[in-house]
Amino acid sequence: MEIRSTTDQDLDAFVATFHTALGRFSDAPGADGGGVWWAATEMDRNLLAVTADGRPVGTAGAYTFELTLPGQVVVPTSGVTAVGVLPTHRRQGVLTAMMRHQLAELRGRGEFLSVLLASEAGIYGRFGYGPATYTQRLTVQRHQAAFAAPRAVRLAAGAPAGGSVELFKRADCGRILEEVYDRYRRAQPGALSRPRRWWELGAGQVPTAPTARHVAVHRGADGTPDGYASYSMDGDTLTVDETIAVDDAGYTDLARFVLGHDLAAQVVLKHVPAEHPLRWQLEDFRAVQPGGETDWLWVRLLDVPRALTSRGWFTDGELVLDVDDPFLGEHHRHLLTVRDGKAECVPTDREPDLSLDIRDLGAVYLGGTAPSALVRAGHVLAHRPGAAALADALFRAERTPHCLHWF
Ligand SMILES: CC(=O)SCCNC(=O)CCNC(=O)[C@H](O)C(C)(C)COP(=O)(O)OP(=O)(O)OC[C@H]1O[C@@H](n2cnc3c(N)ncnc32)[C@H](O)[C@@H]1OP(=O)(O)O
Repeated sequence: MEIRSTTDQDLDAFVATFHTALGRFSDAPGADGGGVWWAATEMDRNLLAVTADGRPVGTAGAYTFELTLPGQVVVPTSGVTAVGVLPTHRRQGVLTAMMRHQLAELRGRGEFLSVLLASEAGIYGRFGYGPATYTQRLTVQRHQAAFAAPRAVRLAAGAPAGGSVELFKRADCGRILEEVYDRYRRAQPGALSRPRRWWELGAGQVPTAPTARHVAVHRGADGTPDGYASYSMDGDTLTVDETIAVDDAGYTDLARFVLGHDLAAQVVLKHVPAEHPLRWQLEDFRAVQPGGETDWLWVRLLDVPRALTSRGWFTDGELVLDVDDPFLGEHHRHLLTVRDGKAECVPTDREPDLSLDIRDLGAVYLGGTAPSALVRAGHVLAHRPGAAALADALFRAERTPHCLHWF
């Protein structure tokens, strides 16, 4: 078996092999009313596993993205996608060979981390990926959804300047959505870029895909669009695909808008980060029912010192991390020193504070998984009292990392 790079000529074989791995047929792009998923595929970045007689049996792809790290640091990353092995060739090491090939290629591009969305949680830990962001939906019973008067307004000198909401059809506001998304994702740890071609091609899921939707666009006091909620109504349920805003005031205005929609008995807000403030904003704390919590973005570090010195930090401190990377056969001990928001990371032979697997470092890297949870789970070893609490404080981001891009 050989792992080889693909070109545009391989598109049909790549798509057919991947769909067979999923047990599906290759639908025409967009036939399900969703996005033109294949249109955004980067055939110069994909891999095919082929047998000695040239038959494709496995696929793995990569998208070229940017990822926002804690501290609003935007870095290049690869979004691993379209991973599949034919049912006839499973559990013979095809995926393992593709992952090895791909990680070497990503390092060759000079990237220090890669990301993916996992179809099943049991697949990618062995290759060094850990779940780093989480998502959930909020279901709100509209008749219970009265907003409480914000108590901080009473404490502040003056009320904040108001924004406004304007309604569009999805087909008429693609450019606005693209611009708002781009502003939002640069400030949101864990968010991925949505490259221009995704919007141009209508790739992915709504709202990059121009599926019929109403879109409430929020404008700040100066009239600049700074948030949106893309939604549709089915029976008496109003479902919001994405609510994003560059600040909390915009988000609150959009939440008020969708929760104020006549004829909706319940409003479902999809893709909301954990620790979202909405339930605190309503008179009835129990009007918001969180559900469907799941892992979303998985992170794999390829260069630990570069990864740790690239992100922003919010608490000073020092930790010795003993990091094991069994898949790549590497083991390093690093002294991480954080001062004034910046980290240094150098080799050390000091006694470690924490010993951990590379997958667990990927899980905690964006600040969405507490290191102490992995200590309590028996996966990270804390060598002294207080090490886990210090790691919790250090790795925390300025806000809960969140990714809502599907790829
Ligand atoms: C980012 C994305 O694209 S997510 C989409 C992932 N793709 C799919 O879910 C499509 C359907 N599934 C498949 O095509 C295949 O089963 C794959 C790609 C998940 C695995 O491919 P394989 O070639 O069978 O994997 P490979 O033989 O290299 O297995 C390596 C190890 O992972 C384990 N493993 C593989 N798949 C799974 C799984 N779904 N759940 C748990 N363990 C798994 C194997 O048991 C093996 O373990 P071992 O080393 O202890 O023996």
